[in-house]
Amino acid sequence: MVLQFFKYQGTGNDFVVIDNRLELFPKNDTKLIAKLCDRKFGVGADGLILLEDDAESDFRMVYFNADGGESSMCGNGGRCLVAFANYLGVIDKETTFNAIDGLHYATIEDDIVNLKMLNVSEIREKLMYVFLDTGSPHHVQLVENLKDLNVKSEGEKLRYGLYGESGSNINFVRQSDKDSFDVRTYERGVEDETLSCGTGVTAVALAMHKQGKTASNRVSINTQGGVLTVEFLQQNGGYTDIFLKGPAKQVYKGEIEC
Ligand SMILES: N[C@H](CCC[C@H](N)C(=O)O)C(=O)O
Repeated sequence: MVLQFFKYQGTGNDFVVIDNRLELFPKNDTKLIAKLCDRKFGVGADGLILLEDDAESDFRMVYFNADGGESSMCGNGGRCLVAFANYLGVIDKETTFNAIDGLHYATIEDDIVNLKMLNVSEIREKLMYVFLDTGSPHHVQLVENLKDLNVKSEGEKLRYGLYGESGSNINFVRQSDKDSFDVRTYERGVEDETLSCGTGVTAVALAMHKQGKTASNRVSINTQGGVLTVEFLQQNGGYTDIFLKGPAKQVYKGEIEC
């Protein structure tokens, strides 16, 4: 079968994106998805995203990590899929779409996508880190020397050591200004550092606000792949109206025999 695909990236978090409205893609073929994401034997990506029709919204997002397994919500992937839906003419400048964690509102202006994330009510503050779920599970930890940290090995230890087989994404953070933070993320399901993680960046912004590291409800996050902005409202201990904003770009399109 010849498969048409598009390559998108959102601040360096990159994805194979497929228009699956005809439902022809073999979603259960974990090996195929892992091969498509393989950076030597396939197209290469942190994940694979399907755009499908949806009865109650403009489209449905189905997300798979690079290991081929269907995963929880992907913030950068959601932003890229909004850009893809706009490119296909499925939407114009705003949309509501369905994902594994529910309905998401988003707007697109040129290459900038502003994605509404689901509300966060539970934030677990521990001595050395914060844990919360922003559509995917995230461990958030301030570190001294972020630049020289071996994110893969330190992230792996926590991902398996603290969180067992189901795991968590691991975010290492350094405060760079009163309303901005540098973040490096070890991503579950990629099992390596990625240049950016949208639900991770969202988790960092909320965790840093909860811990009183910033008083602003508009936080700028510097990732290895670019800058993302997170805005939110704090209401009775939880967070609502959470928006993840940043660039989402089509890199190329192609065909692959599979
Ligand atoms: N690897 C994550 C899903 C993708 C998250 C990330 N790519 C994002 O932008 O949110 C997990 O298994 O929880």
